[in-house]
Order: sequence, then C-alpha cells, then structure tokens
Amino acid sequence: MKKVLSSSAIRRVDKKTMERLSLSSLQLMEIAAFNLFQFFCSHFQFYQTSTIHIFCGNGNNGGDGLVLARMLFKAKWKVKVYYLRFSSKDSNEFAANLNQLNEMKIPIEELNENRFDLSIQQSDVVIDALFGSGLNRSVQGFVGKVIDILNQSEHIVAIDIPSGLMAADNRNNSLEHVIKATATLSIQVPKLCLFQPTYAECIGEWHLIDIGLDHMALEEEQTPYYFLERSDIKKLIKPSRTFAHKGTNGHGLLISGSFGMMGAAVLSANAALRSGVGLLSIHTPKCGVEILQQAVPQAMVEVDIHQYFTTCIQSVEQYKGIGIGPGLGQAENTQKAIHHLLQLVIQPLVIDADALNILASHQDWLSLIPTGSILTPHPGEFKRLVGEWNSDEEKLEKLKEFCGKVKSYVILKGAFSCLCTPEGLFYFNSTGNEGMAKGGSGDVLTGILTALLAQGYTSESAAMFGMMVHGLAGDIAAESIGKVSMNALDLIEFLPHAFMQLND
Ligand SMILES: NC(=O)C1=CN([C@@H]2O[C@H](COP(=O)(O)OP(=O)(O)OC[C@H]3O[C@@H](n4cnc5c(N)ncnc54)[C@H](O)[C@@H]3O)[C@@H](O)[C@H]2O)[C@@H](O)CC1
Ligand SMILES: Nc1ncnc2c1ncn2[C@@H]1O[C@H](COP(=O)(O)OP(=O)(O)O)[C@@H](O)[C@H]1O
Ligand SMILES: [K+]
Repeated sequence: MKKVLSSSAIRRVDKKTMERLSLSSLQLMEIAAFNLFQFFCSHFQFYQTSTIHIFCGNGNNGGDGLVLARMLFKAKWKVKVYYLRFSSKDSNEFAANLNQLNEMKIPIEELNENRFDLSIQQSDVVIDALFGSGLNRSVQGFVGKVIDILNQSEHIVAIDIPSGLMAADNRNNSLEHVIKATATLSIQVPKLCLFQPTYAECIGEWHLIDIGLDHMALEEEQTPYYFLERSDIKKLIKPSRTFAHKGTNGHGLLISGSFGMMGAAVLSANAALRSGVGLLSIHTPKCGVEILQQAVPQAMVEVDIHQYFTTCIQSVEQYKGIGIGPGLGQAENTQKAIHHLLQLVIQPLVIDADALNILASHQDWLSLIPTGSILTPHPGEFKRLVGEWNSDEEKLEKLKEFCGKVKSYVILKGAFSCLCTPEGLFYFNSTGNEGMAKGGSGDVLTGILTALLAQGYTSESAAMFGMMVHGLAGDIAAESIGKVSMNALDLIEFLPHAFMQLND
C-alpha cells in the first residue's frame, strides 16, 4: 500500500530522507534524476532516434530536468535543453545544475517573454520539467504561452506532475495552461490528481519512479488516501483448511434478476461460485428459475411468488453474505421488498445496481442499511444517492460524508475504483482497465463480494480483496484476449487465475 501524499508532506519526507541518509539536496536530486533517466531509457527506448526537447523551470522540477538532460546527453541521446525563469530566484539545485551543464558545454537556451519561438517536429519528444509539486497558483503569463505551444506536440513526458496541475486540489486552479502529457513519471509518491478522471487527459499513462525516500519518513506522514497494491491483499487471504466442508465455507444469497435481466443474476452467481463460497442460493422471480437452474446448476434457487420480479424476501438469517441488486428492476413491489429486507436484516449487505437506485429514491431508508454494508455504485448511481458534484475533489468529500452517514463502505467504481470506509479512509485500486467498461462487469463484482462476506471476511477485507481480484481478473483477461473483446463472462473465466496470483 502506498500513501498518497500532499506536496507539503512530500517536502517533509524529502527533508527527513536527506537528514537520515546524510544526503545533500543536490545528491537527492541526482538520485531522483538517475532513476528517471533509467526508467526513461528502458521504457521509452523507441524515442531514441527522436530529438528530446527538455523544458526546465527554475525550481527543483527544472533541476530534475537539467540533471536528466545531462544524463541523456552523456548517453548520446539527441537533446535540446531550454529553461525559463518564472521566479526571480533560481532554486539552489537548479542553479548548481545549470552551472554544470554550462561547464560541460551542453547547449542550453533561455526562453523569455520576447523569445520563445520553438521548432518542434512531430516525431520529437518534449520533456516537461517546468513546474512540479511546488506549483501553488494557476499558471499565467509567458510560461502559460509556452505550455500552450508545447501542447501541440504529440509526445510529452511530464516529470513528477504535468506542469500547471497541482498535486491534490485543483479547485482554485483555473487550469487554463496545463501540460497535456502522454506520460507522467511521478516521483515515488502517488499524488491525488493521478486518480481523478478530470485530470486524466493531462496525465496520460503514469508510472511511479522510486527514488529511495526514507521508509520511516513515509510511515510518519498521516493521510486518508492510499493506493492499494496486490501485495496488500495477500495478508488478508484466509488459509484454506483441510477439513473444510461446504457448510464451513459459508452460505451466500444473491437477490437478483427480473424479467429481461436474468443475465445479471447469472453473472453474479457464477462470479460468487468462482470466489470460494460453500453454498449459494439465488432469490429470483418465477420467470428466472429455469434459466438459473440450467445456467448455474451449482446454486439453489429460492423462488419469489411473483412471475417477473422480486416482491417478497422471507428469512435471511442463515446467510452470512447477502448481495442485492443485479438485474433487480425497480418495480413498486420490489421497492417494498427491499424496505422489508432492510428492516429484517442485521448482517452487512452488498448493495448494487437497482437496489442502489431504489435507495436513492427513498433517502429515509438509508438509515436502515446495516452497519458495515458494502455499496458498489458507479458514478451515475452515486450521483443519484448524493446529488451532483462540481469537481472530483468535491466528489470525494461527498463520498466520505456518505460513508460516515450510512456507517458503511462504498466502492465508487471506475478506473482506480475508490473504496471509502466509514472512518473516511480512501483506498484507490491498482488493478482493472478500460476493457472492463462493459455491461455486466459490476454484477461480477457483486457476486465476488457476496461470496467473500459469506466466507467470513470482514466487510473491509472483503471490499479490498473483492475490488482487487475483480480488477486483476480484468487485467489478466486483457492480456490474454485483449481489451476490445473481453467482457463480463471473461472476468469470471479469469477469476481463478486472479485468485491464484493474489495467493502466490
Ligand atoms: N521527493 C521528491 O519528490 C523530490 C522532488 N524533486 C523535484 O522537486 C520538485 C519540487 O520542486 P520545487 O518545490 O522547487 O517546485 P517547482 O519546481 O514546482 O517550482 C515551484 C516554484 O515556482 C513558484 N511558483 C509556484 N507556482 C507558480 C506559478 N503559477 N507561476 C510562477 N511561479 C510559481 C513557487 O514559488 C516555487 O518557487 C518536484 O516536483 C520534483 O520534480 C527532486 O528534485 C528531489 C526529490
Ligand atoms: N476504465 C475502467 N478502468 C478500470 N475499471 C473499469 C473501467 N470501466 C469500468 N470498470 C470496472 O467495471 C465495472 C463496471 O461496473 P458497472 O458500471 O456497475 O457495470 P454493470 O452495471 O453493467 O455491471 C466496475 O467494477 C468498474 O470499476
Ligand atoms: K512537470
């Protein structure tokens, strides 16, 4: 798990790293740039025949740019270096490195208000080292003009953060002049902007470049934001037991399906059955019985009295994991059935899809949600629950407030799905890809989460584990059959591989 830190926290970590490892700021910059250089050379090998234009500001981001330029120059890459002074005082590290470049007779051009004609060819590469984590107000003036010109380039690699973007909160940033990078090399610590859809087109693909910051110093920083990694899940996985039987592996219940939407029930059930549950029951209307008995013979079907949708859920105390929502529909009687269930149930629920939509239209039922439930809205469903937001930052505020109010976990789905806890901690998922943006992918997640709760995982562990394994199944599917063709059925097919990888 990596901490997502603010710029001020990163500065403190830098300072402690230098003190504890007896490094000067110049040495730390040298290490940072060396790691950037190594990554650049291996990952962007195909740029080797292009001219690399490196644009440096006169802060430490620019300092990184200068050192990187020196290393690329020495390694015989074709580099052109430019710098501009947006601040009247150069940072010490920038100044020292500018001297070094001059001494080495590496050509370097100063850009200013009267001189910023740039000639960059289509196949050329721009490295953006103008502003990094030190940006504290919107970019204006001639630096803004330079950024606008650079944005006409096709290949832009940003160092640490695309210039013009702030690490954590851009609500007071006009965002008029921001580098639109094709790739961002973020220095060791993930920044909040990396996970926010609004800034995706400025950030491009991103990579974390480890520079050896002091682990204790990172430990000492407090943050509510985390980047969840595969290695975090291994610790959560329960060991299998030789004398286990279907009764000890938990009994799950999925309340899903209605006329015309039985596919959602089939998907969630199959996902649950690939996620270790001992026994699975599915509550469904009469029209779904035959479909389910054929498609999911391992599951038991609990038949509703209604032909087309769920109207009556009787007793649920025997189930440890209960998932409700996939393909449920929003019929009047289904709404009543959900209200009845909420009054009846004491164990945490997995609440998805139409069950969320029904809750959104009965806000007074939110207080009936059992503590520790897991809600899995996509952004559209979440908006119905909490109203519109004006920015991604406000979205996270609403998410925290909502989780506190309903004392439950929410997985806000999408790229870097965000799990928020009742205590207001945020975990961004590191697995998953855009090939999963297909109908039915969410139903698979509901099945997985239901199965994990049934097996006795705590809600928090189930939410982390489920979110990670679901995304990993998507990543393995993408690698095996490609993002275009993969669909929800493939997520189920590759779930066994994902569970095995997390267990390794
Ligand atoms: N641990 C790390 O992350 C390390 C980071 N380093 C680099 O240091 C960078 C941070 O360096 P700095 O703190 O010098 O910050 P920047 O290089 O981002 O420069 C910010 C400077 O510009 C000024 N400024 C801010 N907004 C402005 C605006 N809109 N218009 C004009 N001037 C503005 C600020 O007063 C500040 O002096 C990081 O992004 C990274 O590239 C490395 O050198 C060493 C280790
Ligand atoms: N671009 C993406 N990157 C990563 N994961 C994605 C992306 N788009 C969708 N997903 C994942 O796919 C699933 C889609 O769920 P949802 O929208 O509820 O679909 P459905 O309701 O059709 O089942 C979520 O788990 C989401 O995180
Ligand atoms: K930058």
